[in-house]
Amino acid sequence: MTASNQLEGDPFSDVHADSTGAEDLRVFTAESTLTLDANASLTLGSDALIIFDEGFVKREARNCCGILPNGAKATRTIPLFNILWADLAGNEIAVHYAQRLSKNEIRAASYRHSIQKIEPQKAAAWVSRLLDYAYGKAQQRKRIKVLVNPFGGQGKARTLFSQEIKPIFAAARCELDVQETEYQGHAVTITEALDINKYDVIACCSGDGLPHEVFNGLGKRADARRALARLAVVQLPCGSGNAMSWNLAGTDSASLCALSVIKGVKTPLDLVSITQGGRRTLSFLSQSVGVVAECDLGTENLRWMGSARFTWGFLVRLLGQTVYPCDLAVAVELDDKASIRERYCAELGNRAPISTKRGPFTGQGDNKGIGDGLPTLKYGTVNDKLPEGWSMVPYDKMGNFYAGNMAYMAADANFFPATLPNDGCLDLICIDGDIGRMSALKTLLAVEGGTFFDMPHVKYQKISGYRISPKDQEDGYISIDGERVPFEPFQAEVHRGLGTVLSKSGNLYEAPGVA
Ligand SMILES: Nc1ncnc2c1ncn2[C@@H]1O[C@H](COP(=O)(O)OP(=O)(O)OP(=O)(O)O)[C@@H](O)[C@H]1O
Repeated sequence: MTASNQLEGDPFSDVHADSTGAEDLRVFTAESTLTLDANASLTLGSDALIIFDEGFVKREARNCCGILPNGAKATRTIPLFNILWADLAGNEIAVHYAQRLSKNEIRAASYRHSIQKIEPQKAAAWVSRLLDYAYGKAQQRKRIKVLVNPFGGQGKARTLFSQEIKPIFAAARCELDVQETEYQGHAVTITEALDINKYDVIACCSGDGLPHEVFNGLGKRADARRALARLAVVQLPCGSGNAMSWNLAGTDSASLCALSVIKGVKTPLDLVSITQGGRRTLSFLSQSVGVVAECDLGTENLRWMGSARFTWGFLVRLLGQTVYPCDLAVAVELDDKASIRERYCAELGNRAPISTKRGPFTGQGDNKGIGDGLPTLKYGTVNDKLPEGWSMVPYDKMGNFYAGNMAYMAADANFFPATLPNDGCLDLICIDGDIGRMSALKTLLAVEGGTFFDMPHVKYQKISGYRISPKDQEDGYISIDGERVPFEPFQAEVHRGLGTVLSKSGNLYEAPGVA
């Protein structure tokens, strides 16, 4: 099936991710080695490229005034994950790779050698094999629409893009179309009108704000479901909140995330419809009411504290035993931690094709004008009568209502360790506001320590929808993906695998889970 056939057919099929993975092909044979001359060869191992070149020793010797340093070696290995591209030009073979400069930084580098002594066909076949090994299920030469928010974080997005991200994309021969966002909401306008056949990826050089806008821009289109399935949305961390990068790449280093995008495999992502007033929006990360929302949005005056601002706000409210009364109805899918753990473990080795990780979506064009291309809301909107089987239960002592679609909410804040990208569920945490002060303190520390999930007073459920209605408060904070929305009732409904991202594993977040 050609790429264009694929576009006309099932929008949820993906030739790259559903094909046999190259790891199956990584068998060591005679063809694994390309002998360049008497002093140099390239060998494909199961997870690394091994370069043997006597020239390395000679070069090091020259650098050391002719005295051979201890440990000077003629062999170097490059992990296959770090191979960006390889080609033959003129009489040379060039292998481009990501070279580690420090724990948090890589840069594009190249190894070159003459191929005058070997048959060009043999060299070409070996290069093609190297690229198959190096990319596995990941698509090669992705076409990327890059959106740069020049005001994200501390205003460093432009520099990070040109110095750390672009050189890696260029070395991997990605096709780039770069655009800066000019105002708040610009990413919605851009993606709503984008020619989706021209790109494979939308990469946001920003915080979590731009990916939120991109999902919503795609969601506003008449062909929303197709656009959300075709285009992978990724973040290149340039903002103050970079949760998406922590979850999908395990880092907030811009250069390492660029490599993760190049090697990332298409992964369906659950998206959540939020209806509030007459609006329908999409959420990809989290929704919070109570202490987390207030710490996130209500501590602007403490910005000087940096990331400690959140911890400080959290502590003040927990110790003050602040409560945020509300009425709540929830569609619970899994209610006990043992079953939740079981579901997580079952996903560990799941290599099923991505076409099985979406929907089923019921119809479209039936949404009363809001989000016509999106799936129909099976639970209706916040303005409809409650779905059958739901009832609004009063929670007068609610301290923290926190629903997560990804694991990390920030660096070291793995609030939702059992979340999965496409299990069709949000993970919900509810904590009473009047728990003892010592217990509150331990709760906060347990998030960083990775023991939060098992704490007895932490109620953790998997849910497919909910309605929440704050009460007895004149005003307050509701956060959807870190953005403030009106302090009014809202309803949420999960759509399994409606969106698409690129991930390293293809089925899990890069956070310690609950296995
Ligand atoms: N040129 C621009 N001028 C002003 N705002 C913009 C511009 N481009 C994007 N924005 C807005 O900036 C907001 C924040 O974006 P982003 O998430 O990239 O940064 P951040 O630093 O993580 O966010 P925050 O300011 O919430 O901490 C988004 O709402 C986005 O619409």
